[in-house]
Order: sequence, then C-alpha cells, then structure tokens
Amino acid sequence: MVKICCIGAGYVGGPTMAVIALKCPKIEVVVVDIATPRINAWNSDQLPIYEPGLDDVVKECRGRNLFFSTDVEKHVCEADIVFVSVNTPTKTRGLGAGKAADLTYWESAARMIADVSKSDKIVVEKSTVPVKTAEAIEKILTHNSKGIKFQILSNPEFLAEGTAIEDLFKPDRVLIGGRETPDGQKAVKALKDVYAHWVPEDCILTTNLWSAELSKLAANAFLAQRISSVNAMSALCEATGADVSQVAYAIGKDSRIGPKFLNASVGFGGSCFQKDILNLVYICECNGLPEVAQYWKQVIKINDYQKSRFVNRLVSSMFNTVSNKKVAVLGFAFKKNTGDTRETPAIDVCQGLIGDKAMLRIYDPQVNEDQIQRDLTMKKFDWDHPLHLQPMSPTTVKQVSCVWDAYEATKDAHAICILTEWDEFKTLDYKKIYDNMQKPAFIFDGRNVINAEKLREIGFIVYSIGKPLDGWLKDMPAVA
Ligand SMILES: NC(=O)c1ccc[n+]([C@@H]2O[C@H](COP(=O)([O-])OP(=O)(O)OC[C@H]3O[C@@H](n4cnc5c(N)ncnc54)[C@H](O)[C@@H]3O)[C@@H](O)[C@H]2O)c1
Ligand SMILES: O=c1ccn([C@@H]2O[C@H](COP(=O)(O)OP(=O)(O)O[C@H]3O[C@H](CO)[C@@H](O)[C@H](O)[C@H]3O)[C@@H](O)[C@H]2O)c(=O)[nH]1
Repeated sequence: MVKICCIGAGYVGGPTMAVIALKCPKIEVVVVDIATPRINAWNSDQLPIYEPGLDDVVKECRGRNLFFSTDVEKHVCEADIVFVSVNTPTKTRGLGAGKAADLTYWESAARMIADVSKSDKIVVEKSTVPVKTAEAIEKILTHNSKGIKFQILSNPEFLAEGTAIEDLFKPDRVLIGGRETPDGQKAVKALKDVYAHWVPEDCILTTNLWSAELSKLAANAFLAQRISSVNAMSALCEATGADVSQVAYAIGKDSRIGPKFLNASVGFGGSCFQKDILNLVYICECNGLPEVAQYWKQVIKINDYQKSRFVNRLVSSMFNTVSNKKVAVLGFAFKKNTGDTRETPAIDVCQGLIGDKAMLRIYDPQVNEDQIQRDLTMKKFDWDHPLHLQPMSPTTVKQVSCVWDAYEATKDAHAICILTEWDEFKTLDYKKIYDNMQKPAFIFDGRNVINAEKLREIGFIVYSIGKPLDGWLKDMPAVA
C-alpha cells in the first residue's frame, strides 16, 4: 500500500488530500499540521474551512484511508510520497520584503523531512514557490540525507476556493515537473499513477521542474491580469457611457480571448494573486528584467486603484463625507462560497470608509465578527515601503459592528456597499430594505450582482462598476 503524507492541513492540503483519499481507496493519506486546533477541527464535524462539497468527501473517507494528525514526524517517516503544502506568504521583513516569498515554513518542513526520514521518498512541492525552489530544497535534503534518496517533484495546485472540490474532481490539467533523469522520471510516473485514478491521461502534463514551478506563477499572473484589464476598462466605461458587461461579453466572444474571468469588480482578493505576482516581480528584478517586473507590477497597481476608486466614488457621491453615516457592508469574504478573508478587497474598502469616519454594519454569511475585527485592526502593510507599517487605530473597532442578516445590516443605513457576490444578495427584498433606510438611499455594487434598473425604480441611487452613471452620480465631482 502506497502511503502519502501531506504537510500542511490548510485550504490546499485538506481538500486536495481528501479527494486523493476518496479517489484512491487503496492509498493511505495522512494530513499533518503543527496547528493543533486546525487538526482537531479536521477531525470534528466543524471542518476548519468552508468549501461546498468538502464535508461529504471528508465524511466518506475519514478514518478509512484519510487521517488528520499532529504527529508530523511519525507520518512523514512512514510515507512514500510527502506533499508539502505549507503557506508561502510574502516576506514582510529583510531582503526582498514586500515582494519575495517567505520560504521559512517550507525550509523548516524540508529540514524536518531530512531529519526524520529512514527510507527513500518522493517530495512533492504542492505550495506555490518561486522558480528554482526545488534546487534549494534538494540541497537541504541531500546534505542531511544519510544516504537516503529523495526525488523532488513540482506539482502546483490550481484549485480556486469556493469551487475546490469541483476543480479537484475535474481539473483542467494536473501539472507534474521532475528531473529529466531515470530516477526523476520514475518519480514523475509514480505521482502520475496516483492522479490517473480519476484524471484522464491527456490532462496530466509532465514538464521539467522549472517549467512546472514557473507555470503556477504565470497562470496566476495571467488570470489576475485579465481582471485588472477589465477593471481598467470599467473606469473608462464610467467616463464614456459604455457598459463594461457589454464590452466584456463582446470581447469574450472572440475565441482567442474567451468569456471567462472578465467580471469587473471592486478588485481581486484572495491569498494568491497579489502574493504570487509580487513574487514574480521580485524574480524578474533578481534576473535583471526591470521592464518585465514593471509590467506585472502594474496588475497590482490597477487593483489598488480600483479599490480606492470605489471608496472615492462612494464618499464623493454622498456629499463628500461619510462621517458618522451608517454604511451597510454586504459581504466580506474575498469571493462567494468561501469564508476566507485573506487579502479581501473588503478590508481596503472598509478601512478607507473607517478613515472617513463612517459607521459600518457588516454582514457576511460565512465570516464571523472576530475575523472581521482582526482583519480591520490588522496593520496595513505598505508593499512599496515595507518599513512603513501603518497601524490602524484601535478606536476604529468601535466604528464597526457585525450582524447575521442583510436586513439587520441595512436598517437605518445611509448606504449599502456590496463587496462579495453571494447569491443571496441578488434576491433580497430591496423594496423592504429601501423603506427602512435613510434617504436618499445609496447602493454601491462592487460586484455587479444587483439589477440596477429595478433598484432605481424603487428609488435607490445606484452605482455599479463600469456601468453608465445615473444622473445623481454624474453631477457629483469627478473622482481621482
Ligand atoms: N488557497 C488556495 O486557494 C491555494 C490554491 C493553490 C495553491 N495555493 C498555495 O498552496 C500553499 C498553501 O496554501 P493554503 O491556502 O493551504 O495555506 P494555509 O495557510 O491555509 O495552510 C498552510 C498550513 O501549513 C501549516 N504549516 C506551516 N508550516 C508547517 C510545518 N513546518 N509543519 C506542519 N505544518 C505546517 C500551517 O499551520 C497551515 O495550517 C501556498 O503556497 C499557496 O500559495 C493556495
Ligand atoms: O472575473 C473575475 C474573476 C475573479 N475575480 C476576483 O478575483 C479573486 C480571485 O478569484 P479566484 O481566482 O476565483 O479565486 P482563488 O481561490 O484566489 O483562485 C486563484 O488563485 C489560486 C491560488 O493560487 C489558484 O490555484 C486558482 O487557479 C486561481 O483562480 C476574487 O476576489 C474574485 O472575486 C474578479 O474580480 N473577476
């Protein structure tokens, strides 16, 4: 029986391993983590992450061939294949701060693998890492290996949160990079055999190590670039009377462009896009390619611009001040169907409104008050000037309350701000909401989920991203 151990029971390690266990009943899969509360949650009825379909998969194989444990060393020692799925955040200090990937967790996992191993192993990079990381990891493993053979593979993960189980069941492709030596190719085949239990052969791509590592950063950069491109267009649409949804539909019909990932929004969020592009920028700079670095940096700059443009539009529309005004914030997660708030645009928008002294009442169906308070009081990192940490004043917390219902959040409010595209926001009783709000009642739709025309008929002043502006907004001063 092949034994797999995965180090890191997070958003990637948990769902990925659960699906491998489900599809490969003859493989024993143990997911290990140093965070005891996380492992306890994986072993309980309340899983540590919200992901549609995940509960069923875990219930079917937990205790059969899927296990969660804090006994990291034991399970690494016993495994034939060790996936490393630890976090690789952006460095916040030292060389490369604000851009480079922080590989502390990865390195400590690699050292531990070298220390505890007593048999040959395949070590799989599941985390997103800078290109050439495998070379460094190989050095750590071979220097401490006591004659044990390690083969390093790169097998980046492409799942998106909110659709992780769907993505894992039917991936567009699985990518495996390995050394082009007989032993390297043997390891590639062993990992390919695992995925071949459910992924069609022609969807399993094999490449050299560096191509696999770089493809992950490249895929995220291309995806994020599409969003920044359509968001840049959304600003021009508002200035000209074009409608960004119509423009996106029209260009997406060109099969060379394609229709997906062209939804204009308040900005992209999530733990990956910004971090991976910053990482790419840093790698370009280190390789003496400043023009290429600047090109990709612009994707993040447009994303920041989009978030501040949204706050500016909101404030300027409401007579240039939101001081002491009640703003209902609907949605805090970085996208629908997840409770994850890492890098959510809601943090920047809410911090911007708090800075203008607004009183926020926030509702998200999957994010609790503790998380929201933590996110909003978090020190804001200035990526361009990493030494300048900008702490939020603790008093800002008092400007924020969290409720468990959209109607409660909007009661008595001056404005509504939609920051996550949860389906339930499409079907709220907006007439009832309007009747309970202060007038004029504003709605700023950062996700283009509401029917603006219907809401205008009710009486709302509506702002949608990249859509023709209604009379009120046109009359307000232009925003920077
Ligand atoms: N979140 C996503 O949707 C996604 C998708 C594709 C790829 N990725 C990449 O996958 C990696 C993991 O992301 P995530 O979102 O699952 O992170 P996460 O923070 O949710 O999980 C990482 C886990 O690793 C654990 N860990 C850290 N060091 C450890 C050690 N030495 N031993 C044991 N456990 C350790 C942490 O306690 C944590 O639970 C990152 O590199 C990320 O870029 C993420
Ligand atoms: O047309 C779109 C599509 C997405 N978004 C936003 O972009 C962000 C990221 O969305 P998405 O890519 O769906 O979620 P992630 O879970 O961040 O997944 C991305 O990042 C993962 C981590 O690397 C990769 O594995 C995935 O392939 C990649 O899609 C979210 O804030 C979305 O709201 C838009 O604004 N407009």
